Amino acid sequence: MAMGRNSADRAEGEQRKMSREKLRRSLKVFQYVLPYKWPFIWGMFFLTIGSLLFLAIMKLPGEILNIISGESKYGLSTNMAFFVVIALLAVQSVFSYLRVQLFAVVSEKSMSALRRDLYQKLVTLGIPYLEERRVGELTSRITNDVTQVQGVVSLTLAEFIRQIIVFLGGVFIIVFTMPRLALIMLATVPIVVISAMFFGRYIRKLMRARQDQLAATNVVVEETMQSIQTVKAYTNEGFEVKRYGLSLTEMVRISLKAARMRGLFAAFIIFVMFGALFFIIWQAAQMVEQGIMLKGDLLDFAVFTGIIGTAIASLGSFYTEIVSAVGATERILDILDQPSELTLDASVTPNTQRFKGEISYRDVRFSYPSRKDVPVLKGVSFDIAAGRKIALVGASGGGKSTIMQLLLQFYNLESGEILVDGKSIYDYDLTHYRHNIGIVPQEVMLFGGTIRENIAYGRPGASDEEIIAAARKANAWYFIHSFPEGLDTIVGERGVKLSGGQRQRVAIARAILKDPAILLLDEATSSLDAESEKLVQEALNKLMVGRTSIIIAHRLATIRDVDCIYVLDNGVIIEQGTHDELSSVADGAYNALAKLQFELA
Ligand SMILES: Nc1ncnc2c1ncn2[C@@H]1O[C@H](COP(=O)(O)OP(=O)(O)OP(=O)(O)O)[C@@H](O)[C@H]1O
Repeated sequence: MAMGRNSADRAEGEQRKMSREKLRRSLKVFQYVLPYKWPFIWGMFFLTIGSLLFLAIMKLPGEILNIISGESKYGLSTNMAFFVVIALLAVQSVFSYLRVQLFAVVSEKSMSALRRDLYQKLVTLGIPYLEERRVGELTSRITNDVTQVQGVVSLTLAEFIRQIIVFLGGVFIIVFTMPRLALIMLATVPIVVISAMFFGRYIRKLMRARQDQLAATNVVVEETMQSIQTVKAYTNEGFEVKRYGLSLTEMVRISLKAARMRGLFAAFIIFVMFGALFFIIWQAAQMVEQGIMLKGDLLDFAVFTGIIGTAIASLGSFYTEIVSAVGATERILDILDQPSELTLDASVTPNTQRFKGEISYRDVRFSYPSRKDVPVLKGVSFDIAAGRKIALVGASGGGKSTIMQLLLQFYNLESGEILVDGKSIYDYDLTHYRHNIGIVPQEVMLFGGTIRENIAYGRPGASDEEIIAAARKANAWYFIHSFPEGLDTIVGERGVKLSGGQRQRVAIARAILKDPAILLLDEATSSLDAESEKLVQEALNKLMVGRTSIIIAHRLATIRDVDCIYVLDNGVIIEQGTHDELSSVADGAYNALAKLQFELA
C-alpha cells in the first residue's frame, strides 16, 4: 500500500516537473522576441499605465454619484470630474494605440523570423526525418502552430497581463476602501480560481486533440489533391469523400466535447460570479440603508466587483490559450531541435572546386531507416573512373535507385563506404558535394513558374544567354521558342502542361546549366514517342560528355555504348561488363533481361 502511494507520488511529481520543464522549454521561443525587446518593453509600459488609467476612470462614476449626493470624497465638482474623465480617456486612448502598434511590430516580426527558421529547418532536415512524417503535419507546424504562438505574443499575453493588473488593482481598491465587503467577495474568488484551473487543464487536452484531428483532416485534402488524377482514374471520389467525412465527424465529436466543457465552464463562471456579485450588492445595499456606506461607494463596489469578475473569467480562457500555445511551441521546438544535414550560412564562401568524378562503392550495405529489417543493398562494390559512363539494370526493386540516393547522401550507410575522388563522401561539405552532382530524374516535376525559372534552378542567377544556350543543347529551345511567351511561359500547376519528353529536356537544360562533374540519370519508364525519344537521347548524350555518369536504364537499347553495365538483383550485383561482353554470356542475367524486353516489345 505504502509502495503504491510512493510510486503515485513520484509519478505525479514527475508530471509536474515535466510540465515545468515544458514551460521552460517553451520559453525558448521568446528568443525570437528578444531582438524586439524595446518595443515589447514599451508596449508593456503602455499596457500597465493604460490598465491603471482604466481603474482610475472606473472610479469616477462612484465619485460623481457622491458629488451629486453632496458627499464628494475628493472635493471635486461635476465639471471637474468630467474634465478629469476626458483627460484620462485621451491619455488612455493614445496609450492603447501605441500598445497595439508596438505589440504588432513585436509579434509580426518575431513570428515571421520563427517561420523563416522553421522553414529553413524543414528544408535542411535529412530525408529520413521528412519521410517519416506527413506533409500536412509538417505544414501545420509552420501555419497553425506558429499562428497560435503569434496569438499569444500579440494579444493573449498582453491581455493576460492587463487582466492581472486590473484584477490586482481592483482587489487593492476594494480591500483598501471597503474591507468588510471585500472579505465577503474574496471568499468566493478561490473557488472560482481553483475550478478554473481544473477546467482549464481538461479543456486544453481536448483542444490539443482537436488541433491534431484538424491536421489529420487537412492531410486527407492535401493527399487527395496531390494525387487527384489517381483518385479520378480509380473513380474513388466517393471513397475519398467518405474518408474526409469520417475524419470531419471525428473532429466535430472532439470539438463538441470541448465546446461542452467550455460551455460548462462559462455557465459555471457566470453563475458563481454573478451570484456572488448580487449577493454582495445586496449586502452593500443594507450597509447604505444603515448609513455606514456612501451611495457612490456602493456603485464603486458594484463596478469593481464586476471588473474583478470579468478579469477572473477571462484569465481562465487566456490561461487555456497560453497553455495550448505552450503545446504548439513544443511541437515547433521538436522540429527546430532536430539536427540539420547542412547549414545555409551565407557568410561561408562556397567551395566551388570541381570534382574529378571518380566514384567507388566498397561493400555497401544498406536498409532504409523506416524498414530496418529489410536489407536493400547487400554488399555492392564497383568503381567508376572519372568521365566514364555506367548503367544499372535489373528487375524492379533490385536497389538501383537506392544506389543513387546513397550517392546523393540522402541516407547514411550501414556499412561499407562510398568514395568520390578517393575520399569518403561524408567527409565533404554537403552543399559543396551536392553541388557537383546533377540529376535528371525519372519523373520530372516542374515548379510552378516560368520556364526560365525552371531552367535557372540549375544555377540561380544565370543570364538569359546562358539559359538559352543550355536550352539549345538540351534540344528544348525549339519548343520553348515556339510558345508565344518563350522563356516566360508559365508551367507547372497553373500553367502550360509540358509533355513528358519536353519536361525531360527542361530537366536536362537545368542539369547542363548546373554543369556537375557527376551525373545521375534515371531513365523515364514511360516510353516517349520515337521523335521525342531521339531528341532526349541526343540531349542526354551531349550532357554526359566529360562527366561521370550513372544511368538507371529500363530499356537496354539506350545503353549499348556505356563503359560498364551492372546487373542488380535483390541488392547484389550479379553480372557486370560491357554490352558486348554481357551479350555473349549465353545464359546470363543480362541476356535474360534483353530477351524479356524483346518479347515484351
Ligand atoms: N524510401 C524508402 N523507404 C523504405 N524502403 C524503400 C524506400 N525506397 C525504396 N525502398 C525499397 O528498397 C528496395 C529497392 O528499391 P529501389 O527503388 O532502389 O529499386 P529499383 O531497382 O530502383 O527499382 P525500380 O526499377 O522499380 O525503380 C525496394 O524493395 C523498395 O521497396
